[in-house]
Amino acid sequence: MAATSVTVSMALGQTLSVAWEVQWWRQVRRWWREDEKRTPKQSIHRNGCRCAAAAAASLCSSPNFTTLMANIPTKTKMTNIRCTQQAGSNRITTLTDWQSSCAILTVPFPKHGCKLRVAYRGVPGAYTEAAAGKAYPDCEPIPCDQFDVVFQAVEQWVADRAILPVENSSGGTVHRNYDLLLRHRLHIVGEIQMSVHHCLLALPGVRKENLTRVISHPQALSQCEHTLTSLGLDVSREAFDDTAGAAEHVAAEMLRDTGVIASVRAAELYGMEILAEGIEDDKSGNVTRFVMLAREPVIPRRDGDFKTSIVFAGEEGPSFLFKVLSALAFRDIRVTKLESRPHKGCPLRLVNDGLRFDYMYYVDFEASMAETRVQNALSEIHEYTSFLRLLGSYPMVLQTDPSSF
Ligand SMILES: O=C(O)C(=O)C[C@]1(C(=O)O)C=C[C@@H](O)C=C1
Repeated sequence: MAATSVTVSMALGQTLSVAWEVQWWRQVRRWWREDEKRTPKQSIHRNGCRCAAAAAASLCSSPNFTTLMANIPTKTKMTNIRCTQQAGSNRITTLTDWQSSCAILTVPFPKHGCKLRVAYRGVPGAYTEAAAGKAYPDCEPIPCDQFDVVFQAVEQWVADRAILPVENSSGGTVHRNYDLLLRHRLHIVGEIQMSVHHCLLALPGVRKENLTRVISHPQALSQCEHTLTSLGLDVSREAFDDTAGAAEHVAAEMLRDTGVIASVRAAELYGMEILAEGIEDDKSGNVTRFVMLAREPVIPRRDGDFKTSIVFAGEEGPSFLFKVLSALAFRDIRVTKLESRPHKGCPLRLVNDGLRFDYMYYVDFEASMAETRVQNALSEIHEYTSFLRLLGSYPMVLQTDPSSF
């Protein structure tokens, strides 16, 4: 935490004159304190056997275990750990500190080193794994079972960063991840965009005509919808958790009637054959945008190109959204994305003439929190909203040619 405190005071030093930003940093500090209280540091310490995951990992160094329970003594209590190795897998599912937090983490089988650990949703061969490698070239990608687990992995120091797909140029927004950004306290520290090229895979020897269904991640299915039909595959399409996971499943179950939409790397990893390549509908550039998350925010700079993401809710009086957006527009700040999600907890509001839906609005704009115009815009937005949170102010992607992603 020492390094973190230095970072905070640097940020405060830079911006003490700006009341709103000071408030923001205080809030960040409060969250950190809350996090410290919530998560027993002893069991999630990064180094040595005090780290629950590392302890779990060293417990599991026997190749023959399936499930192992252990009590890890920490300064304040015993941390109960259960490790389960999935049959034939090099991953372990670790139930850390299950009495208090029940965090289910899937971490790779023990590997020690000092690489940046980047949690992603899916299994090796998933596009998000490739995105992790693109964002942090020498990182150790950490596969996780669910998106919630991706967040928990970073919150509990099992990973240093998380990477999440948030939108695709043809498939649209990954809504669930927006909800999770709000539910958890991680900060957006960067974004990348990556061209996604899909393949149709099947078990070796299987032909297109043998397929009665195609399975994949819903985003991948929607990105290839028309091409599948034009390939004569008028078969049922079924959603699977992730593209590479679908390939792993078909290979493990030897499903000769099932095709999969996934990457070339997934084909190699799971021994599948590529029946068709480049099957995404939008051949001019099928691009997915990912955001990177960390426990600490980036200290925004004035120089360079930054993007800022906020989320807010308000009373929705006449022109509520107009007022908020005009606070940005009048300061010449370009809004790049606006997303609305149901206001979880109070999605409906009773007004004179009936029930209204309530929303959380997510806005990305091209400017840095370090700029006075942004701080002023957010002070103004603060007045119009009943809830406002800064999700992050981070360097933005500048590539313009989709083929270069
Ligand atoms: O299933 C995968 O391979 C993923 O990495 C997920 C995901 C997504 O959620 O959008 C990532 C990129 C592609 O757009 C398709 C699927």
